[in-house]
Order: sequence, then structure tokens, then C-alpha cells
Amino acid sequence: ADTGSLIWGYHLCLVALLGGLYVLGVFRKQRPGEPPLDKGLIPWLGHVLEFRRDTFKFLERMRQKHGDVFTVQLGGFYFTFLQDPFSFGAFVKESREKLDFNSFAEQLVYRVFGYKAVENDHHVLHNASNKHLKGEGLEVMTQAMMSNLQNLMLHSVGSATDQSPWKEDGLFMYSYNIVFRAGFLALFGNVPHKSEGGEEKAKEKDRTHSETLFYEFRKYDQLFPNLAYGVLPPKQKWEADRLQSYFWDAVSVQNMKAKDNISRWVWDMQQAKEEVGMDESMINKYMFVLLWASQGNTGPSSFGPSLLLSPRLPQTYAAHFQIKPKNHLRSLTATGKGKHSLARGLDLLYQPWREQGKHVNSLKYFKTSNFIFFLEFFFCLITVKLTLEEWIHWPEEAKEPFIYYNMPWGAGVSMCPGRFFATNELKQFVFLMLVYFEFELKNPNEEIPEIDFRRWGFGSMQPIRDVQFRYRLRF
Ligand code: HEM
Repeated sequence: ADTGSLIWGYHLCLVALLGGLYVLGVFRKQRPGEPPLDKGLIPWLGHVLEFRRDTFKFLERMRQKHGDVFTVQLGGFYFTFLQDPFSFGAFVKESREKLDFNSFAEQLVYRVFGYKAVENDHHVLHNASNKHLKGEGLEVMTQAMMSNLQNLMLHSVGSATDQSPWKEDGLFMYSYNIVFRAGFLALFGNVPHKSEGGEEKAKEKDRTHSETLFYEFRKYDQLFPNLAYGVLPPKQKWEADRLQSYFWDAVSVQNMKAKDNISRWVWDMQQAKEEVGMDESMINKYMFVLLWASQGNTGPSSFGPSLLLSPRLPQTYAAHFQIKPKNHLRSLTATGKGKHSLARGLDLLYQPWREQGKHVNSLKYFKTSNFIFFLEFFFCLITVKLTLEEWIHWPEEAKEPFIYYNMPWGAGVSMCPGRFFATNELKQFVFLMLVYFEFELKNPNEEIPEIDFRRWGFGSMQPIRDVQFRYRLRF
């Protein structure tokens, strides 16, 4: 080869090398106005190994090194962490496009659900959510949730006339199970009475089918963080693949079309995919995405409030507030904006799960017919000594400026469209727990379980262990 082509060859190698290093992120530097950048020592991987080993410890180490806001490299992606709740406000005011989670989410959704995103996905999702997870659509959904909750919670607990015996369960598993199954039935429909030869049989089938689905979902849920990080060992990967196929079938279009009461939210999206000519097998995968998005967080989130409301709870679940036990039952009014209204009381319970100040259109449902009945019942409860305003004590600094102290629904273009429904689901569940059951923790000196930090970044946190409780019907 002549010298010219050798030099040309060297240049090419150099360009390829520089290009490679560029792709590996070697040249990325902190620019003026940007948070501190910590790429770690390993090109491309950055800090991902330490991050996976103990996320909490890693973030704490970074916080001590860089302060509350910093960017780190994790497996080729740059993540900026904000740990100072006072800066959330400024952050969410940024333009919606800058907070677009979609391109990242699309890759994740393909890996964990097998679904390949198409162009108008987001548009369709938002249309359907605006119509059916807000306003009047929300009321229909909330009604459906109520009847499914009743089917699941009231069955096989006997009645107080024969002094129903106490039943025991883990509070986390019980709450997750009921909220998951009722939510699933409300969104994906019920077995038709006709096909089962009667209402009772159909209801029973709803119970058994949703129970099986829940246990499979829970298995997937436990594999989920490592699946999303792409670090499952082969046997678990195989199990994850098996579960995926199970769900593609369980929520398939074909199975769904055989149901009654499918929510408009699910129905509209399924129709829209059909209209653009998407393969049915791909629509099934999308249905699994919807199942995950709608059920993955709500069930686990119901544990906190149930625990918080358990008589005999000596401490608080969330560090955000403290409970001041009071020994008398003060009257709560049903409607109105008074500071002791039930609506306000229940809202307060959910403070840690929602943005303060924005009133969720949530208790509408309770103002309808059987609410009065429930309310009367509520007043009769002797063991539940609830005066929420009095019980929940907010630390001083947590009051006014703390608008976005917690962002459970995310922010920006992909902010959770199910947040109003989720809030309602949780309130309904807690409400029925209080109305239907006497319940208490088995251990009067129960310690509040730690949070499972391995799930950080994957939705609602879950406790590291369950808490045993017992319950029985009040009437
Ligand atoms: C306590 C329960 C829930 C929590 C904590 C929660 C939280 C979240 C979060 C953090 C996101 C991502 C937001 C972002 O990208 O910034 C999200 C997205 C989403 N959630 Fe929820 N969610 C809950 C319940 C629900 C329910 C009940 C539904 C449906 C009925 C739902 C449907 C969705 C959908 C479809 C998305 C994707 C939105 C998009 O890509 O634009 N979620 N949720």
C-alpha cells in the first residue's frame, strides 16, 4: 500500500476510535448551568453496577459528593437525579417536551412487554384517558370499581350474625390483591352472567379468574426490576418469558371481546389499534402494557393507608407525617368544605400520594345513593377512632412551600393519566375496609417495615416484608 492510503487508513481508524469514544460518552462534560456530571470510571456502563447493587447507598454517596442535584451515567444513559423537593417546583415548570419520557419508555416497553410502539400511540392514549379517566368517564369507572370491590371483599367473610370468625392475612398482600383484582375487573370487564348461567356463578368466575391472574402478576412484578435492567439470570428470564405469554393470552383481544362491562378506556384503545391495522398479537401485547400501567402501582400503594389506619399502630408509615392518637371520635360531616368533612379527611390520608393543593375530583361517587348508608355506618364505628385532621400532624416546614414534595405521578408529557382513578380506587378500598371490617394488626408493637430499595425507580415502593393482621365483618 502507498503512504497516502496508509495515512488515510490511520485517519479512518482515528475517526472510528473517536466516534467510539464519543458513543461511550467519554467526551461528555458538564456544561455551564448544568448539574455536576459523574460518569464513573467504566466507559458507557458508568455507575450501573454500584447503582444496581444498592441504589439507595449509591444515591446517598453521590448526594454527599455533589449535592442534591447531579447527573450520572448508567449503562449508556445519563440520568439527572433531584433529591431536593424544593427544586421540584422549578423542574415541573420546564416545557413539557423537555420532560418527555417517551423515547426511553419505548425501549423499556419493548424489552419488558414485547410491544413495539407506533407513531400515534401517545395521542390515542391521551384521548382515551381524557375521555374516560376524568370527569363523567371517571364516575363510570369509579362505579365499576365499587361493585367489583364489593364482590371481592364481601364474599366468604360470613356475616356478623353468626359471629364471623377472624381471618388472618398479610396486610400488604391482602390490600394489593383486592385492589389489583377489583381494578383489573373494572378495566378489563366481567364474565357475562349469560355465559355462566347466572349472576352468582359469573361473580364467582370473576373472583377465581382474577385470583389466578393476581398470583401470576405478582411473580412478574417481583422479576420486574431485574428484567427492566436486563440482568435476569437464565432461569428467571425463562420464567419472565413464560409469564409474558401468559398475560398476552389472559388479556388478549379475543378473551376481552367475550367479556361484559369492558371499560371504555381499554375498549377505545383496542379499537384505535385495530383501525390502524395493527396485528392482533401486537394489540394483545399492548393490552398487557395497559394492565401493567394500571395495576402495577395502585395495589402496592394501598398498603400504606391500610397500615396507617390500623388500630394499634404505634408509629407512622410515612416519615411525612406523624399521628397524634386521640381517644375520642369526633363527628365528621359528609359534604361541604368544612375542615372536618369526610372528603377532607380522606384527602388528607392521601397527601403523600398526590400533589398538595390540587383538588382531585374524587368523592363525587360517595355523594350518591348508598353513601348515606355508609356514612351512618361510619359514625357507628367505635374502634376506628378517626379524626384525621387531629391525628395527622404535618411538620411545619412541610406546609406551604412543599407543593411538589413528592411526585408520585411523574411530570411532563407522560404524567400518569390514571391518577384520578387511582386516587379514587385507593379511597374506595380504604373506605370499605373501615366500613365492612373490624381489623387490627396481630402484633400490637408492630414495627413499620422498611421499604424495598431494590425497586427504586419502578413505581410505588413496596415493603420489604408483610405485616400480619386479622379482620372480620362488622355486620
Ligand atoms: C397509585 C397508583 C399509580 C401511580 C403511583 C402511578 C404512577 C405513574 C407514573 C410515575 C407514571 C410515569 C409518568 C412519567 O413518565 O413521568 C405513570 C404513567 C402511566 N400511568 Fe400511572 N400510576 C398509578 C395508577 C395508574 C392507573 C390506575 C392507570 C390507569 C387506569 C395508570 C395509567 C398510566 C399510563 C397509561 C401511563 C403512561 C402514560 C404515558 O406514557 O403517557 N396509572 N403512572
